[in-house]
Amino acid sequence: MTAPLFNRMALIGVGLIGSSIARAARAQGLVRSIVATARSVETRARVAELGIADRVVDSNLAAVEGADLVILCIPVGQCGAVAEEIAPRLAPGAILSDVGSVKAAIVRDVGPHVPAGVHFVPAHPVAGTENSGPDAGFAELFINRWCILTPPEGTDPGATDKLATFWSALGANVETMTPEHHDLVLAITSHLPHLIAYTIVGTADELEQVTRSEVLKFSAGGFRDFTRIAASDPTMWRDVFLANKDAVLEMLGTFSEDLATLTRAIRRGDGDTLFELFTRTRAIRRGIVSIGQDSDTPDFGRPHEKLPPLPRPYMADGE
Ligand SMILES: NC(=O)C1=CN([C@@H]2O[C@H](COP(=O)(O)OP(=O)(O)OC[C@H]3O[C@@H](n4cnc5c(N)ncnc54)[C@H](O)[C@@H]3O)[C@@H](O)[C@H]2O)C=CC1
Ligand SMILES: O=C(O)C(=O)Cc1ccc(O)cc1
Repeated sequence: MTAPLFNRMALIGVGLIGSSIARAARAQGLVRSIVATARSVETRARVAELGIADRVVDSNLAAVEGADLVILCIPVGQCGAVAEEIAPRLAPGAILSDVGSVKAAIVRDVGPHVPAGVHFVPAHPVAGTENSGPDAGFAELFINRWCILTPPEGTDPGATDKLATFWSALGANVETMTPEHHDLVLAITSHLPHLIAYTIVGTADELEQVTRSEVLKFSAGGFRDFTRIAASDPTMWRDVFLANKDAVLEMLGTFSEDLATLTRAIRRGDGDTLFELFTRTRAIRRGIVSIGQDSDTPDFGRPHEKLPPLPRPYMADGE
């Protein structure tokens, strides 16, 4: 039997992502023990009841003591302050990571607080749902999804490799890139789609000629998909847009120009322009489906998917 990859994993925040990591790491025997923090009495009680951590505490500082893997699973806007809070107790040699949907702001806000001898390897599992909290998580969440690592220049490659092994064992495909490139890619593939969903659902809600009950009653297909995304956590997404301001504004500029072109085509009755675009976008969707990234509803629980056999033999430090 292989030894766990890490002795003690501390999860700061145990919502959708933190609880999914806990469940999957447990199922795979990747960590010897799990300490989780939750701020409210209710969440601590619920996490204890779910049995997804060995210990649930209210202090981030106490949680990281003796941990060789610490993962911040909290909104992006909280990461800097929490890094400052836990820094004095981070163990030498530990890996400090996160799961934030934005990366340059995390490097900027967390980086300065990381003590010498602690390896800071930011990460973003590109997997999730519109749900929040410890009950929303599931062990299969990361299977066949990407996890992007954005190690700052000078990071120990051994630490990056070890975290990559961890995410692979959770079922993810791991890729490494700069934080800035990550933020640009995610601005168009994830952040802008969420902004559009929030906008369209808000617009429908404010219509005067069409009642809210009609919107709900006739929300087949397209609109219904937007309502799922627009139900995503307000705190998390407020932080994403504030933290990835520049990349989102850049993509929004291009998007607005393209929307203006379509508006003009509709006004002028220019069917060719519409048809050409819709043909191109259909091919893009079919390309995504053919490479297996076609799960329309990520909250499906994926009962048919199993955690992968462990990718390669691994040993905890010093074993
Ligand atoms: N929801 C999603 O689909 C995805 C989210 N992410 C990222 O994961 C992170 C966490 O998101 P979720 O798990 O969805 O959120 P969540 O709302 O389910 O869980 C976050 C937890 O962090 C706790 N928390 C907040 N501030 C804290 C603090 N200062 N100290 C300790 N705990 C604190 C909250 O009480 C909550 O229980 C975010 O940075 C988000 O950008 C990444 C991929 C997908
Ligand atoms: O629920 C959805 O459709 C998502 O897009 C989930 C998601 C949300 C945020 C991320 O950073 C990554 C994935």
